[in-house]
Amino acid sequence: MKIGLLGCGNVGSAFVKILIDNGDSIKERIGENLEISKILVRDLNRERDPWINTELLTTEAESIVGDPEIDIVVEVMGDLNPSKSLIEASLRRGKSVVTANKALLAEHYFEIEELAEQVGRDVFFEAAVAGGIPLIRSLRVSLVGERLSRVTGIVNGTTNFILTRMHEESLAFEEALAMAQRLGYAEADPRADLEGYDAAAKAAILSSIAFGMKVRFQDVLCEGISNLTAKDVEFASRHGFVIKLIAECARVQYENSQRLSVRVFPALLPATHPLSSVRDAFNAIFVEGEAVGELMFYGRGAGGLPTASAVMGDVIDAAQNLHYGSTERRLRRREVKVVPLDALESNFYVAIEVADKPGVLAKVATVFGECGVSIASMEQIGLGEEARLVFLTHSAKERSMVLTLDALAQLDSVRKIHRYLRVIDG
Ligand SMILES: NC(=O)C1=CN([C@@H]2O[C@H](COP(=O)(O)OP(=O)(O)OC[C@H]3O[C@@H](n4cnc5c(N)ncnc54)[C@H](O)[C@@H]3O)[C@@H](O)[C@H]2O)C=CC1
Ligand SMILES: N[C@@H](CC=O)C(=O)O
Ligand code: NA
Repeated sequence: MKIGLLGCGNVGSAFVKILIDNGDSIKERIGENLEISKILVRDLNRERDPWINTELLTTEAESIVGDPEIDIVVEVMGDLNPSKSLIEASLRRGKSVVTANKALLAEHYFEIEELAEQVGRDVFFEAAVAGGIPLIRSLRVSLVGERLSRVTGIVNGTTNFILTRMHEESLAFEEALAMAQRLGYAEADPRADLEGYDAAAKAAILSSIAFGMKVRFQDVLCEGISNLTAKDVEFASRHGFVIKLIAECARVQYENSQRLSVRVFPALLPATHPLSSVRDAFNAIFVEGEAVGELMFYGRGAGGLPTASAVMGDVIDAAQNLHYGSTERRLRRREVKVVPLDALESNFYVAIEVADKPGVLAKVATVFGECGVSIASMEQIGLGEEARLVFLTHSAKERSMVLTLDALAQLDSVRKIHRYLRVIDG
């Protein structure tokens, strides 16, 4: 089987390495020789890893998607374009496709899947969610008979790496990000990681598969970690919490109907919570089903080799399907109905800065009460003329929390409202 590789960055180069190292044993196990025949790059003269055969490099995409000898196209370039058009062109020319491109899939998966079905070829994407963790296939195949209620966890390695370093070494945000970039975890544009877009794309893909619905990137409520400060992290640590970027996909009862809640947000978790011990670029995902109960998937969610391992599994699957003239089973999906954020409930962490004067705390507490938000605890830290107040609340509606912050902003004594965070129980 001949493979055309689109992109030779972290994941592409690691894929070549795995094939060089494991090619013989793969052949022994599947009875098929896998061979990379061309590699699409942007720059022929860029320095490559020593195992890359530079004679395979080309800058002409057409020489891969138009090559009738190539059976499987592996897309590991990222971006929507030209990845989308090259994937579609490959399918139309009878090739199966393996991609790690979650940003693309979260926007265009359903049309790409439809095309694959029309032409009788596969599109596999195990690497797109939680890197090397075999999660997509578990949901698609092993758990397809389950009625799942919730899929939740940590699905972005870069932000988890940054948060781990901020908590454990008090490393500055920028320094931790630079390390994550050096280690090959971050997206080409790291804002995708920091603003939660990467996790949101993964949440859309996961919930589409887990719940049999068409969930797209724009259906996901998304908040990232770029506004988090060292003070938030310090408060969390001192009170026995860890801050994590959580992706949560759940069935929710809303006005007599079942809806989906799909969101990504930074949250304070008790240090004893199982997700709190997920460090660095590791990911962990809990899946809850009616019959199977609770499952936990844990492993390396980012990095060249773990991600390329998932790509390799998909390539082998695609190769075997081509060999036997079969394709992956197709799953039907309904349009999604998402629950409005306002209706969801949570405990909250709220940090504000106020004038340090008599009566201010009483006014602030009154606002919380009038908006229906009950305060569980409060800490005041003096800052000269001003003070930082940090509240932990009991469970309240998101809508009530927004009303509280709006009303607080009207008070003369309130200098600054930091973003609020959700708090997840143990
Ligand atoms: N790095 C990771 O841990 C993971 C990455 N992914 C996904 O895998 C894909 C690749 O990621 P990385 O290898 O980390 O990125 P990367 O930036 O290291 O590599 C991408 C390569 O593709 C090349 N490229 C981009 N557009 C091109 C074009 N039009 N023509 C020719 N070459 C082009 C770039 O020059 C670069 O060398 C992305 O979709 C990413 O989201 C998925 C899971 C984990
Ligand atoms: N940038 C992503 C890479 C894997 O999907 C991450 O950090 O998780
Ligand atoms: Na995976």
